[in-house]
Amino acid sequence: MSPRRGGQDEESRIRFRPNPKGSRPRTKDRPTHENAVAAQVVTVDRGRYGCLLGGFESMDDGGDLVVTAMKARELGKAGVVVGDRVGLVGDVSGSPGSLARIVRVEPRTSVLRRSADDTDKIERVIVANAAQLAVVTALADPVPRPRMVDRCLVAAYDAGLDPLLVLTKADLADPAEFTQGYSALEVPWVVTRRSPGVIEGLDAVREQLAGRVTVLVGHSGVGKSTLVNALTGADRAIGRVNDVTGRGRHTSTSAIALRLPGGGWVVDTPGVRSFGLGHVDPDRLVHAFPELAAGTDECPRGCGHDEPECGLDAWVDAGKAGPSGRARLESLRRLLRARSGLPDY
Ligand SMILES: Nc1nc2c(ncn2[C@@H]2O[C@H](COP(=O)(O)OP(=O)(O)OP(=O)(O)O)[C@@H](O)[C@H]2O)c(=O)[nH]1
Ligand SMILES: [Zn+2]
Repeated sequence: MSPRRGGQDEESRIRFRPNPKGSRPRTKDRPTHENAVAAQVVTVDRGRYGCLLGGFESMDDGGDLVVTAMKARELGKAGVVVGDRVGLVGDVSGSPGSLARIVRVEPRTSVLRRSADDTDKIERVIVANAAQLAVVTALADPVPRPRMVDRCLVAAYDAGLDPLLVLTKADLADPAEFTQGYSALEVPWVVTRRSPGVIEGLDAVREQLAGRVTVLVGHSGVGKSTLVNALTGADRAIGRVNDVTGRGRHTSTSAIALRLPGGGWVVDTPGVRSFGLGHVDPDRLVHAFPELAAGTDECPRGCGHDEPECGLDAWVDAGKAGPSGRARLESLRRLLRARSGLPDY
């Protein structure tokens, strides 16, 4: 079975988009590789993609074959990231040393992106097809960083992912102080704590993650690895990938999808400490602060929300954005300033 390579024919397909009215959509109705095998990307490491045959759902049914693949040349510069649903051709046996080819990337239901920094408009997709973004924050050691949390919430909003706060180390500090800051926002949160030998609160976390694909982000030291290990137990998918590629998990700084024993997946993002938001439009940024966005009706036309006439000050002072309104407005303004390269004072 030798799969057809993209040549003249492939180019003409591309050139025919968009289709003239009434004609059949050529690219949709005639896939390049009818026999491509469906899979979903669970790891990306230096041009090698670990692809779970059948996709995340198949593994919930007990399948677990991860095949190593590379991008077929015909995909060009198209990015392939963890979570992408792909079509594979070639050797999909998954036997040691085998290498399949990714010939197709299916349309994504969601894309989590970041910019290199806040002034950079070029976005990079980190994870595709996730449903939820869990922001892992320690309540102490290291001290919580609400602005970092706000950044993650903006990224979640921008990606269309449901946010979830996972507050760790509740054995060291009371969660109430932190959660108050987000009460007006209605972001769901769960709390974990360590008591000798065990992490408590995992059932509540599992409940929030069950049956969904959740991206986990968190600053260094917050206990994200502890959490991932406790939730996933043995890294089944990873074990298979390592058999094939001979590369260990710790060599990778890119995202990695891990199956949850009760169903659902978590995507760990070891290389992602925070989100550069340069690609996010300022207007969208404001709307990621829902309790403040409602107050922008009070603003003069074209308000940049960081000037003396901005109506949000009165909105916050009137208590309409909850007890943490002022702090959240300051956080929003810092993000707006950071985007325009102004000092983050
Ligand atoms: N007191 C307390 N310590 C915890 C808890 N969870 C994790 N830790 C400790 O916090 C430290 C950091 O945990 P990690 O899981 O390595 O944190 P991480 O977020 O993965 O950090 P990086 O490895 O730097 O990315 C370790 O010493 C853990 O044992 C908790 O609930 N309570
Ligand atoms: Zn304003």
